[in-house]
Amino acid sequence: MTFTTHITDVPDDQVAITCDNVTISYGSFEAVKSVFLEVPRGKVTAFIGPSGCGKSTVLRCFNRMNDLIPSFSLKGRIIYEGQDLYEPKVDPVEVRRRIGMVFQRPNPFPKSIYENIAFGARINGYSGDMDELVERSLRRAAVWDECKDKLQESGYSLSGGQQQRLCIARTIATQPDVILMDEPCSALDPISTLKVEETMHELKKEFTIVIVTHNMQQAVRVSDMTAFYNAVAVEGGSGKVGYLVEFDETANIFNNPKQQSTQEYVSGRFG
Ligand SMILES: Nc1ncnc2c1ncn2[C@@H]1O[C@H](COP(=O)(O)OP(=O)(O)OP(=O)(O)O)[C@@H](O)[C@H]1O
Repeated sequence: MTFTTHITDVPDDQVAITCDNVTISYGSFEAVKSVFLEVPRGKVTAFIGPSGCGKSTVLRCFNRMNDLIPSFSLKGRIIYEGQDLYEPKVDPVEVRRRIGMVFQRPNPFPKSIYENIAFGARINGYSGDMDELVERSLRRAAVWDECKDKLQESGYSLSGGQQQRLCIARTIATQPDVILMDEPCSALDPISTLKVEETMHELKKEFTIVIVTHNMQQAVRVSDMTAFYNAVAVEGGSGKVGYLVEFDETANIFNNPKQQSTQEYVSGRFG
């Protein structure tokens, strides 16, 4: 099995995050191998592929979320703003402020709606008008109308879809540059899903978004670029190793992919 190179022709100043020959392991198990990828700035990039091919693993590396897993190790470089994010001098807390994350299940803090936004901003040293920041963040996440009359109520008083938009608002409030979303709609009903997707269309005017999704229609609806990952059995090994098969504009991935396995996956023949 050879792993090919997938650098696109995105001009340097339009690249948000670069994976330069990234291989990620958990202990001796190589989960995903030799990823070359340039995530374009100000666009939505979707990661698709069958279960276990390493989509979340790569996504979580972009803000050093995998650091919390003791067996995790990474070879190669992940470059953001000209900086290798895994160099020893880099502060992971600052990385996570610049590159925020929204998780699969809405996870508001056990605090009021207001404090869900204010708490992180305060910790990050925000010294401006907090009321204004709370309103602006909730508006940008398209959940202000549902929250404005109950800001002091618990975040848990909201529906699942509203909670997820509250979590998006909380992420925005720390003024990141990139927002990572790991299957953000998988726990939501179809209407809430559409609302989160609409929110993403607004957010990409200001942020770079990378989303892992199992829902191919969602990738088509929300993303500009799509990366298709797959996993193959390793000769002599026990598990499967994930790799990036193809990265291109979403329309090309779904209508005119270069690789046969991409064609088979997007047409529902496996995965
Ligand atoms: N913390 C961990 N420790 C050990 N192995 C892990 C860990 N997290 C993921 N893996 C393994 O790494 C591989 C890639 O997992 P990952 O969750 O990144 O895939 P995925 O494509 O996002 O899958 P899914 O679509 O099911 O979420 C899998 O074989 C998985 O079992």
